[in-house]
Amino acid sequence: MKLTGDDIADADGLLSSGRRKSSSAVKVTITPAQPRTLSHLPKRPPVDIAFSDLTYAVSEGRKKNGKTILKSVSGRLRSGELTAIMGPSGAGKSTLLNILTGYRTTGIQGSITINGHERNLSQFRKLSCYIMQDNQLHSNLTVEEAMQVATALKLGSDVSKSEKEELIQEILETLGLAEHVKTMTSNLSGGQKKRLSIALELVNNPPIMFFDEPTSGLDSSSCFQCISLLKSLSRGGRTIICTIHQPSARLFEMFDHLYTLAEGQCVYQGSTQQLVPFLGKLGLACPSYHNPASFIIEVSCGEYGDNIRKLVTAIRNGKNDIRTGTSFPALEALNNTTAPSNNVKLTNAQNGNNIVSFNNDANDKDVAADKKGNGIMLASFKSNEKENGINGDASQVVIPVDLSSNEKSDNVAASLLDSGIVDTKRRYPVSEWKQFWVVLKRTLLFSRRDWTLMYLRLFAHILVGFLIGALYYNIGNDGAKVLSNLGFLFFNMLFLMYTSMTITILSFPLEMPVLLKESFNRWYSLRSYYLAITVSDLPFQTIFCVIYVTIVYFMTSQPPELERFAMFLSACLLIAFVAQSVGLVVGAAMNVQNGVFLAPVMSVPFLLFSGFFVSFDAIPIYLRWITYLSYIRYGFEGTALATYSFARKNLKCSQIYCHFKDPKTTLEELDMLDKDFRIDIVALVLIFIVLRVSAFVFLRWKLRAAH
Ligand SMILES: Nc1ncnc2c1ncn2[C@@H]1O[C@H](COP(=O)(O)OP(=O)(O)OP(=O)(O)O)[C@@H](O)[C@H]1O
Repeated sequence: MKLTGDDIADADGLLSSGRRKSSSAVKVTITPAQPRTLSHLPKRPPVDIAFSDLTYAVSEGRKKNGKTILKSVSGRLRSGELTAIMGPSGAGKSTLLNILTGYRTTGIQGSITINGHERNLSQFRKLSCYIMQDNQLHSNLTVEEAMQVATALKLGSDVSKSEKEELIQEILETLGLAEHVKTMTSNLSGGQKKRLSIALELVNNPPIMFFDEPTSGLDSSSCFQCISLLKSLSRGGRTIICTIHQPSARLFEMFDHLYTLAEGQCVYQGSTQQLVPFLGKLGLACPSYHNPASFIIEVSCGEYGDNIRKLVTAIRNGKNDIRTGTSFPALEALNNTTAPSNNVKLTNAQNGNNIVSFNNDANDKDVAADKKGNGIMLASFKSNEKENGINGDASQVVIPVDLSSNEKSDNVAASLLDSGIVDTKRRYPVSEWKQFWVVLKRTLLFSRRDWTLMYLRLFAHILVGFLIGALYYNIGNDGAKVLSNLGFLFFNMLFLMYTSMTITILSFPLEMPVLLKESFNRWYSLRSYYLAITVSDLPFQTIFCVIYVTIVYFMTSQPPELERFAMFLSACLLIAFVAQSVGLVVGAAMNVQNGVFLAPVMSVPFLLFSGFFVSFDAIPIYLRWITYLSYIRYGFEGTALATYSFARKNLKCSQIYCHFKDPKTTLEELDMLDKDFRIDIVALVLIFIVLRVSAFVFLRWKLRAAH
């Protein structure tokens, strides 16, 4: 990977002005390289997150709120820092991360603030991204295609195509993926997949990035590269937060800030360097040559006695670091700024960026502003060292202010909007129509490359078509073989139903994790996605169905009339679409294992009440309602009417006596004499619509439940 620690840090233009590198910065140099400029990344504000008294409980058994997972935890996570959330297994790391990302939103007490203002989840989601443990990449795309989709969805139309291409190039080069542009994502190594996941989210330059176990499944060298990359991202002014299981000493040193949980409580928060002295002060001396990360985990697990309460109390009393507690005078002073006062000392205004750098002493309450009096103000200040008990650990904060109005900016989102950085009116960077189009093109590309979905399916339709054609060869116009012909009509329904349904049940749930990630990270709306996948498979389903029906219709010698063929085909097509919709409902509501078993089982009543096994008048009245729900009934009836109704002439008779020589006799036997073909078509269309809407509702429910 060609990457220097400052690659992204210095150059991405994110927070280029007024930022001071932390004095404790670890300079990461993997291979020497010229600092490069990610000139095409959109400008974003740096963001600090603070949370106070967060409590999260879940119900256990019949007890509501029976288990408290997080117990009044507080903390502050800063821009420009790489923060690790650590703790023993079950300590609540993932729970905290899910709450901070906004992935979990219910059952939470306490407050979360962004740059000192209450978090507006909708705005926050536009500023942040969550990179989950399993990467969740589409396997049938190349690295380049995946990046093109990300830029098309995440960058507005104000960014030209060539700028997008340059941005992709820049990001891939910086992240060491430039040599793999044509590689399928499924063929990337674990570390490369992780880097691609980051590259995809980096496209719109989110100032806050959350990572769940970014190093899981990686070897030590890839772990180092991965954390180096996160470090570089943080050096660019981003707030980088990740959960991590016991990193090696080498990795641990690379983190700026550590937040440690034990039994749902915070046992340490502060700089990584201060961990050992802090523990030492409490009589917990880290043995020589011992990894501090392992030591704090061992302490949290109770290996050195019951120290959790002692640690929690020490942290709450604020002995370790400026971040302890919710009150930090310098920061409070700045957050409460109302207007520039007389004692403003403007030290370094950079009006081009609306960014100001200044030194701030908390007691003096210095405030700075850009000369235009608007936009985001970026401050680099030195904390009051004596008051906060630390030495020379300067920090950086961003304070959104609208100094022109002489009023305190009480909503970070409003300020971001004022500065033109976040457009609060628009939920997504591109229109839903554009989202639909991009997702549709992507889905069509997958389909073309998916062997099972395309070629096997095509092959199955042709093979079964010829097999059925041979089995029922030339029976369609023979009065002696009407019962066999009805068997043929019913088999058509069965074949079209199962092939369309099972392929969707098998493939759709596999899309769910990607959908979950992309919709959470605001790539597109569920509506656009759903419409795209709904539309994308219809052409293929239509082609397969037309091929199959054409083969069997003519091989079995059904009436050679265009109208009848069209009617027959339309009933078959609708059955395939409806069955595919059943597959979508099942796929949206359950996983593959359950779906593969339950969908065929649930279809049995519809098959039984289709009118093939028992004619309608023979079905007991109290069960007859099922026939109205049976889409197979409408399909079977439709094809039977297309074949035997509409004044069809008498069939030929290959034997001495043919009971079903007159087509009316067949319809009478099936209790279909007075049935209307149009009603069957309308019923199938209605069922199709209801099922598609239901699948959408299930999906929305599932996404909400997952969040
Ligand atoms: N919905 C839930 N119902 C019941 N218990 C839950 C629920 N979610 C989490 N927990 C419990 O809360 C505790 C913390 O879970 P969490 O996944 O946050 O831990 P973790 O620190 O991330 O653990 P690990 O490192 O093993 O992933 C665990 O004991 C877990 O069993």
